Parts: sequence; C-alpha cells; structure tokens
Amino acid sequence: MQKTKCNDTKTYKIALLPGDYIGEEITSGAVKIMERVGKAYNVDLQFTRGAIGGAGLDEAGHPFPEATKNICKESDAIFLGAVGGPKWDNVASNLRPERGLLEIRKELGVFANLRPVKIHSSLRDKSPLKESIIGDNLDILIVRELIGGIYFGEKGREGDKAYDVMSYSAEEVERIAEIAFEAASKRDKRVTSVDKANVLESSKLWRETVEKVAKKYPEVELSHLYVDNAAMQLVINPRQFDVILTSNMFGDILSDEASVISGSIGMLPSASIGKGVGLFEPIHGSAPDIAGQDKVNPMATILSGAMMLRHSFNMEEAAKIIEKSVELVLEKGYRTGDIYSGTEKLVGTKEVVEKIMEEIEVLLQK
Ligand SMILES: NC(=O)c1ccc[n+]([C@@H]2O[C@H](COP(=O)([O-])OP(=O)(O)OC[C@H]3O[C@@H](n4cnc5c(N)ncnc54)[C@H](O)[C@@H]3O)[C@@H](O)[C@H]2O)c1
Ligand SMILES: CC(C)[C@H](C(=O)O)[C@@H](O)C(=O)O
Ligand SMILES: [Mg+2]
Repeated sequence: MQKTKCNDTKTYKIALLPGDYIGEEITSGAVKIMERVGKAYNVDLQFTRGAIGGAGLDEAGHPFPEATKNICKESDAIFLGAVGGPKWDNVASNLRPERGLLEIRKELGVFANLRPVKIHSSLRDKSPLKESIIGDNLDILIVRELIGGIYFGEKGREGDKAYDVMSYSAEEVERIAEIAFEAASKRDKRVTSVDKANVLESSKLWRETVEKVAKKYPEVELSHLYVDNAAMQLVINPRQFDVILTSNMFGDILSDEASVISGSIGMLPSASIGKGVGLFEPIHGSAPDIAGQDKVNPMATILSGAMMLRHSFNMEEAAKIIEKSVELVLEKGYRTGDIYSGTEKLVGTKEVVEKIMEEIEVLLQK
C-alpha cells in the first residue's frame, strides 16, 4: 500500500450530483475523502456540482437539467448521491426525480451496474441471517443490466389499463453477459444468470443469449435460476453465488435484498459502466425518513468513491486505502444506527467520516 512517488499531477473532472434529501450528507464526506487521497497520489480531483432529481426539478424545472447534462459531458466520471422523495411524489411521471436518474444512465450509456455485496467480518452479527449461513467471506457481485428491459420499454395508459413493456435484444443481453463473464473469470469463475424463462419471452431470449456468450468462457461455470427461487436462495444459501447476472428490474430487487445480508443497505456501493464515462452511486435511495439528522450511513457512498477511483482513474492503491479505512473504522466499532447492535459506539454521519479520515492519514503515512 505504498504511495507512488511521482511529480506529475494528473487532473480529473468529476460531475458531483448530490441529489435529494440525504444526498448532500452522503456525498460531502466522500468528496473530502477522495480529494485527500487524490492529493496523496498527485491527482487533482476537480468536482463540479450539478442538480439532479428533485433538486433539478426545483432549480431548473427538469430532473436532468441541460446545465447538468453539460457538466456531465465535460467530466471524466459522475458521482451521484440519491434522488427522489415525498416532496415530488405528486409530480407528473415524466418529471419525477427518478426519471432524471434513468435519463442520466441512458444518456451515459452505462449498461452495466456492478453491485458488490461483501460481508465485513465485524458486521457479521448485524446480518439478519445466521452466521452459519453467511460464513466468513461472503463476496457476491451482482451484475445488473441498467439501461434496458421494463424500465425503458413503452409504457402508458389506455382507459383503466396501464402497461409497461419488457423487451431485450440479443445484443443488449450479450454485452451485459460479457461483463459478467469477464468479472467471473477474475473471481471464483461462476456465473448465475437470473431470469423468469418459465414465463417471459424476453427471459427465454436472455437465457439463450447468455448460453451463447458462456461458450467463449469455458473456464467459467454457468447456472440459471428463476428469479423467485434466486430470491429464496439468497437467504438460505448466499454463499453459493459468485457473480449474479440479471436484468434491470430483477437486479434492482435482488440487490436491495442482498444488501441487508451484509448488514445494511447503507453499506452497498455501485459502479455503472459502459463505453464512455462511468457513474458511481450507492444503491440506496434518498432515505427521507432520516435526512438532515446526521444519522445516515455514508459508507456506501464512500465505497462508491473508491470504485470510481479504481474503475475510472485506475487508482487501485488509493481505492484500497479508502476500503481499508472503512474496514478499520468498522473494526473499531464506530457505527451509525443502521449497523448498530447496542454495544458499539453509536456515532453520526460526520463522525464516521472523521474516523475514516483519521485512518486514511495513518495509512498514507505507511
Ligand atoms: N439511486 C437512487 O437515487 C435511489 C435508489 C432507491 C430509491 N430511490 C428513491 O429514494 C426515495 C426513498 O425510497 P425508499 O425509502 O424506498 O428507499 P431508501 O433506500 O431511500 O430507504 C429505505 C430504508 O433504508 C434506509 N436507508 C437507506 N440508505 C441508508 C443509509 N445510507 N444509512 C442508513 N439507512 C439507510 C432508509 O432510512 C429507509 O428506512 C424514493 O423517492 C425512491 O424512488 C432513489
Ligand atoms: C430510484 C430508482 C429509479 C433506482 C432503480 O430502480 O434503478 C433505484 O432503486 C436503484 O436501485 O438505483
Ligand atoms: Mg433500487
């Protein structure tokens, strides 16, 4: 974990889109942490703020305003908090804050959403599952298709009926499957593809296409599960999974389920990647119920920052320093309410960030 000694300073531009409710609380600490680690590696991370979601709607009348689009176009990566909340529950569907999130994902072409589910050893007792079920080193990577499927199909209303079309092309399935197999080949070499091929035509195509892609990766073992069984298997035997490959909606649902196995949804980061710049955000939402109270767990966002340094800027050591610091803070027992069991030190969002910063300073001296 030695710092690279180098005199050339690199500069990267990052669009910082905090979003709504807890958005500001979770991103501000993560930005401070990334700036500090960047500096140690002679990397100048320049964040430019933009509005998205409800903030975009309030500021510019749109959940993904033109001004924000322009900031994104000039950036090397996008760092996002969370969008949505009750304030905008009654706005027209096409202007909902969540629509801004879907639009930015589509605009960036980030078709692959990587959601790593890891159990930190010091959080094993916070999992709702028995320790005998989660084991020691649970490590699952959910590879979720992000810009297709039912989220983006034709939708509408006709009289008292409403519809949302779910469709996938072979090309869309192929490219996400490639990402899953590539990832598996560097991990435990197992892909579980999750679909509903016993009912849905789009899932039948999904399965056929995944099988074709699998032929290129003979060293990776492929299995299939129907989504209802996958939801059950995640709680009765999560250790059977290495990489879970699935569609947009199934991935959304299964990743919230998987996140609590690791203790809390406040722990799960994500990276969304495609051909261009990446988008990094925690998997959780804007948590309106705890916003503004210094209660939110910032770790998922901080770990998303580590993913950004790794995936977008090739800063592997810096990413590891952040991940290690989070681990150390957990080991020392500093906990926000979502991962507090009653015996550790209950602290607020800001203090968690301070504690992580302290660990970072120590690691940077080594
Ligand atoms: N990526 C995103 O921006 C995103 C993701 C999911 C939901 N949403 C939006 O967020 C709003 C609220 O949705 P929701 O309540 O269904 O989901 P949510 O993820 O915001 O919250 C679910 C529960 O988890 C808790 N929680 C979430 N993140 C936490 C954290 N970091 N630390 C501690 N506790 C945390 C919340 O307090 C709440 O009890 C909705 O408008 C929804 O559409 C946005
Ligand atoms: C807010 C919503 C559009 C989003 C999704 O469904 O993708 C969220 O739940 C997520 O998991 O990132
Ligand atoms: Mg979700």
